[in-house]
Amino acid sequence: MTSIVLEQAVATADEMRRADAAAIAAGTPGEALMDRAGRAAASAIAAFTGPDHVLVLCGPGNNGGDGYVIARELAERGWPVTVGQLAPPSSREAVAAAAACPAPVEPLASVQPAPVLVDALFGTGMKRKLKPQVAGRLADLMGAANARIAIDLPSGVGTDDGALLGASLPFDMTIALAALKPAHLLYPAAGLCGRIVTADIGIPVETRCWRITKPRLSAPTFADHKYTRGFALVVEGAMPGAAMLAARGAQAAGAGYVVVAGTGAAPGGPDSVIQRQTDELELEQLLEDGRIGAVVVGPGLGRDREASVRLDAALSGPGCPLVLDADALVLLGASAIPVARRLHGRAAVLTPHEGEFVRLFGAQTGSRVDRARKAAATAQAVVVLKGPDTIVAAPDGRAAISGSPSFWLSTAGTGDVLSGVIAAMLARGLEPFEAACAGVWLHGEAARLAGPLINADALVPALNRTLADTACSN
Ligand SMILES: NC(=O)C1=CN([C@@H]2O[C@H](COP(=O)(O)OP(=O)(O)OC[C@H]3O[C@@H](n4cnc5c(N)ncnc54)[C@H](O)[C@@H]3O)[C@@H](O)[C@H]2O)[C@@H](O)CC1
Ligand SMILES: [K+]
Repeated sequence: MTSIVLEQAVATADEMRRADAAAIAAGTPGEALMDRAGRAAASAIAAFTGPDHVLVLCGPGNNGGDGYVIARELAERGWPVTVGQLAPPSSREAVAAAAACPAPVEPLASVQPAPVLVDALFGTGMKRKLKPQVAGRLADLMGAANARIAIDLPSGVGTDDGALLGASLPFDMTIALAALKPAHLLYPAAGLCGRIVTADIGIPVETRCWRITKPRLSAPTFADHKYTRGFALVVEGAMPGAAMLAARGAQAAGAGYVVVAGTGAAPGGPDSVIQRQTDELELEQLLEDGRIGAVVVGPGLGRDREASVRLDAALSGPGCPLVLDADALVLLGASAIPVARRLHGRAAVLTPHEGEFVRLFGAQTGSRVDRARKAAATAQAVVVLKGPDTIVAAPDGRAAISGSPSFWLSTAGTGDVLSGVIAAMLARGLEPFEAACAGVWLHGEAARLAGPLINADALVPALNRTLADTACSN
C-alpha cells in the first residue's frame, strides 16, 4: 500500500472559530454546540473519576460556558458540585448555560478545594498571560485535588504555539473539544495536558494539520523482491558510523536493498548492508542507477571540500527523492544559492533539528508549525523540524505533529537513524510528506518500545519490531 491516513485533525483557534461559525450558520445554535461540548466532557469526566465532589472553575467566555453545562450534567447525576467563578459569564451562550446550572456558585478567590478539579477558565480565547493571582489560585486548587481535568485546554497556554501564559501544573486529563489544538502536542504546553481525549461535538473542522498516528504499511507479498521493497543509497562522508546508522535505519524500516557509497574508510556494519567504495566519479556513476528509490546525504558527511563535492553529486544525480540531514543542511545553509534552486524541483525531505533549522532558514517568528510550513514553502521540500514535538510540513501547506514522544531519543545518532527510516519509506513508494510522517511515527514508536535508550544502536532492533507489528496489524 502506498498511502497513509492522517485522521486526527489539529485546529488552530481561528480554525475552531470558523468551524463553530459555519455550524451556527448552517443552523445549529451556539447553545446547542455548548450543550454538546459540556455533555460530552461530563461523560468523559464520569468515566475518568467516578462520583466524587467536583469543583468546576468557570471563566467569562464560552470555555466557562462549557463549565456550567458540565456542572449541571454532573449535578443531575447526583454528584456534589460547586462552581468557582472567576467573572460572570459574558457571551449569550455562557449566560444561558449559567442560568440553567443548579450548582452553587462561589467566587474563585474564596471557593474551597474539592477532590475533582475541572478547569473551564479559558480555552481557545486565551489572549494574554493569566494574572498572577488567578494563576496562583488555580495552582493552589489543583494542588489540593486528586484528579485535575482541563476543558479543551489547560488554562494559561497559547492555543496555537503551546507557550505557557501562566499555567504551571500538569493536568491528569485534557478533554479537547471537536478537535485537537496545536497546544495539545507542542511543548511546553503538551507537557501539562496529561491524557488527552477528544470529544466529538458533531461539527466538521477544516484544517491542514494532523497528529501523526500509526501509518498503514503493507507487509511484503509474493510479488515483492528486494527492489520493489525499496533501494536506499546512503552517501558516506568523513564519519562513516553516522552513514551506517542511517543505512541500518533504512534496513530495519524495511528497505529491500541498502547500499552505502563509501569513501574508502574501513568497512564496518552488517554484511547485509552493501558497501561500495566510491571516488567522485564512481559516486556519480552509482547515483545513475535508476532502481534507487531514495538517497540519504548528510549524516557524517563532513563540511569540507570533499563533502561539498559528494553533496553536489547527490543533488545533481537522477530524480529519485533525497533525504538531506545534518552536514548536508549545514552546507546548504552556508551556500549563497537558495535551497529550492539547488533542488531543481527534485522531491526532498529536509530533517533539521532546531539549530540546523535556524542556520538554514533564519530565526522566523510564529509557532513551530508556522515556521516549518514557511520553511517548506521556501525550500519547496518537505521539512521535518525535529524536537520533542517533531513537525512535518509540506510546500503545499500540509503539516503534521508527532504525539507522545520519547525523550530518550535525545541522544547522538538517533537523527541519522531517522533519515534512513524516511529513506526506506520513500523507497517503498510513499510521497515525501507521507514518507516523513510514517518515518517519524516508526522512529518514535521504536523509541517507546526500546524504553530507556542508551544509544542509537539500540533503536535499530526496536525499529524492526515496530515495523513488523505495524505491517502485520494493518
Ligand atoms: N460555539 C462556540 O464558540 C463553542 C465554543 N466552545 C468553547 O469555547 C471556548 C472558546 O470560547 P471563547 O472564545 O469565549 O474564549 P475563552 O472562553 O477561552 O475566553 C475568552 C474570554 O476570556 C477573556 N480573556 C482571554 N485571556 C484572558 C486572560 N489572560 N485573563 C482574563 N481574561 C482573559 C477574553 O477577553 C474573553 O472574555 C473553547 O475553548 C471551548 O471551550 C465550545 O463550547 C463549543 C462551542
Ligand atoms: K480550560
